[in-house]
Amino acid sequence: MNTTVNPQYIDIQGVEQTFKTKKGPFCALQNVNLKVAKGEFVALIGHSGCGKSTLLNLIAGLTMPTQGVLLCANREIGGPGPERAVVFQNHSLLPWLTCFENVYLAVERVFSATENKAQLKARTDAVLAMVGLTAAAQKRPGEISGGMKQRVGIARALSMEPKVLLLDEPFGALDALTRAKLQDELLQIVANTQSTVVMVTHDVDEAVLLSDKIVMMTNGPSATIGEVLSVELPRPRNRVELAESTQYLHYRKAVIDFLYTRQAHVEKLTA
Ligand SMILES: Nc1ncnc2c1ncn2[C@@H]1O[C@H](COP(=O)(O)OP(=O)(O)OP(=O)(O)O)[C@@H](O)[C@H]1O
Repeated sequence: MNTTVNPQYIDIQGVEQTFKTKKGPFCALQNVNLKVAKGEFVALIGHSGCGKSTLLNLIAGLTMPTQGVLLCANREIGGPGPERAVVFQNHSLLPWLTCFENVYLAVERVFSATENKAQLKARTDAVLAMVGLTAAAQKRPGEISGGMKQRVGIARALSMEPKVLLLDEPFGALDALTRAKLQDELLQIVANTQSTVVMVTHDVDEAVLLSDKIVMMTNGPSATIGEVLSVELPRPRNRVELAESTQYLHYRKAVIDFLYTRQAHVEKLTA
């Protein structure tokens, strides 16, 4: 991992997000400041409704902050771009297209100006192989499992060779075993591609297993970053070995303390 090149590859400065609602303005995020280094894996964790997706959408450029600025590679994020690919929980595949076609569409959008059809197809095949979906390439989303659909979504995002991978609870809807398998695959893929990743999760173990940094958010409204935990577990990480590691348990406890002790009372009030 190369974290020395640009320690503030994504740079979030004084960001506020206020939504207009029927009841008046609603401040979801306030004074959010965060730096993400190139190649770093960052998890955003916090209670439901604290603003994790709101922050991810801001990095994706899907929404604009009401105050503050977000930079990627020293350039202001002014909208969505292929260098920042998003994977949502509900995978958002086009149901009438095959897995291959779903991915090809993204490949075509990014590379058709510079590459011929054979090259675009080769790219699509390669990325489907990377997520273990070669055999299912000609199937439609309705013919494959939830875990496979999620893999197509990840393949589609990776196919654009994004500098930043933004994952919004990508495994949230999956059973525990499929989830563990995809987490391990993601670890492998990210190690191979050296991508910078920002991932929203509710899952403490997922955050500790995958991340270099865990960004813990306070409860909303006017949520902000409460604490940032650096996870210095060596890579490659093995979930079976980590289950007995005191260092792993220490990180796990730190996140649980934050979520269920320090942020708990506020949640009771808003529940
Ligand atoms: N477009 C919008 N208009 C008004 N309020 C919004 C809008 N989008 C989000 N909110 C509010 O902002 C807050 C943060 O929402 P967000 O979806 O970012 O939370 P979250 O942490 O991702 O939640 P969850 O973990 O449940 O997905 C919530 O109170 C939500 O109701």
